[in-house]
Amino acid sequence: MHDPDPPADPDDKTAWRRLGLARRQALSRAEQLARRRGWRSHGVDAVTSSGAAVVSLYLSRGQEPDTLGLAAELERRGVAVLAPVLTDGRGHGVHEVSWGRYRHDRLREGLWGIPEPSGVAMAASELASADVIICSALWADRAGYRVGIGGGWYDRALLHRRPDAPVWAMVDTCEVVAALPRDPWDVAVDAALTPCGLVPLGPKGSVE
Ligand SMILES: Nc1nc2c(c(=O)[nH]1)N(C=O)[C@@H](CNc1ccc(C(=O)N[C@@H](CCC(=O)O)C(=O)O)cc1)CN2
Ligand SMILES: Nc1ncnc2c1ncn2[C@@H]1O[C@H](COP(=O)(O)OP(=O)(O)OP(=O)(O)O)[C@@H](O)[C@H]1O
Repeated sequence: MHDPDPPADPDDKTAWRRLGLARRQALSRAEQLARRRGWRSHGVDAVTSSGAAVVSLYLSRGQEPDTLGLAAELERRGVAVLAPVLTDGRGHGVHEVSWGRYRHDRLREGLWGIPEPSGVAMAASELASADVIICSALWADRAGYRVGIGGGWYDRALLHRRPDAPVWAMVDTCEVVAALPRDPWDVAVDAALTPCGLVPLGPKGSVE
């Protein structure tokens, strides 16, 4: 696979973040739609084949890989969906990682335009009930390391996953690169969920 040119300083997470956001912003409407269709159909297939009864995913905004169609379809199929809750419901941010049960007709706008469940908020430890975890990322590398939006939310959240629950980062195929900068707190994911399907990363990924 041909990697996109890395930032001038490939050890700088912020530069990777800026590059990733700019590349997503530059996508045409047609490219976005094509990717969205792929993510949705492969997302449903991957979750269904995993046999998961409970799935945790982020609720996308703007140019992020779209999870809203996937969440609605999983709900329709009887899969329980957990999504991040960033506010207390009165517009104030919550500091601890917290989760809500996704229902397509019970959403509110949380922080920074991110939709969130409006029902009862659950503690970070609730992630242990998830059989599959789909997290946000701007980039993922072959070893499973990711660069996200930069709050460290998922690095904190993933400490509560069950060790047997696979973690998938939702990115485009061209957002899976050879190597990204790593910090001591970074938690590696098991696969990239791309519009072309699951790409195993880390020890289970193919060695190139
Ligand atoms: N849709 C979505 N939900 C998510 C994430 C995500 O990346 N996308 N997160 C992934 O971890 C967690 C939330 N973390 C986030 C951290 C920062 C920003 C953000 O937009 N920050 C603003 C600046 C905020 C400020 O003014 O302080 C920005 O980057 O412009 C968004 C989500 C959980 N939920
Ligand atoms: N387990 C943790 N406990 C406390 N702080 C943490 C933890 N993990 C990460 N952080 C903090 O979060 C900040 C951002 O981390 P990083 O740059 O790796 O974000 P990211 O993984 O790209 O973003 P995100 O997880 O929000 O998508 C760092 O400054 C770090 O100190």
